[in-house]
Amino acid sequence: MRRFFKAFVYAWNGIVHGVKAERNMKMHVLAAIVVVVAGVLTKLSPVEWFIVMILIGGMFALELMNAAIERVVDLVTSKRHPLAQQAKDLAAGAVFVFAIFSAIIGLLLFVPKWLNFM
Ligand SMILES: Nc1ncnc2c1ncn2[C@@H]1O[C@H](COP(=O)(O)OP(=O)(O)OP(=O)(O)O)[C@@H](O)[C@H]1O
Repeated sequence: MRRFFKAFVYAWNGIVHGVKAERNMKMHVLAAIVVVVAGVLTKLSPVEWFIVMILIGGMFALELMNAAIERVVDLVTSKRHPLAQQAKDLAAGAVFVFAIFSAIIGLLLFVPKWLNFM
């Protein structure tokens, strides 16, 4: 049981470190706050909130994984290597793909509601 709780502490430390050390994570926190405020003002339905939560959670999780991959690559080599470049660029690409689709889904969720308000 102690090991189980320790795992939570390590995971929490990882999240705190990620938010403190990664500029992109700070941007995601800011974006998440803006989206949640917009969601409250737009009166999203429960299903729409589930979608927003999956997108915000997925974005945070992917960004943390990207930061982890960057650190492992830097640990393995401080020299320039095509595989190091590919590993970092692939991880960054994964974040970018999720961000693009999140933005599209966000627009599809919010814009029709805002147009209805007008
Ligand atoms: N060891 C390396 N060998 C070859 N190319 C690398 C190496 N390290 C980084 N790069 C290239 O430089 C880019 C920037 O790397 P960097 O380590 O600064 O990460 P980053 O994506 O800028 O993340 P952050 O801004 O969070 O530090 C990588 O995406 C990769 O293309």
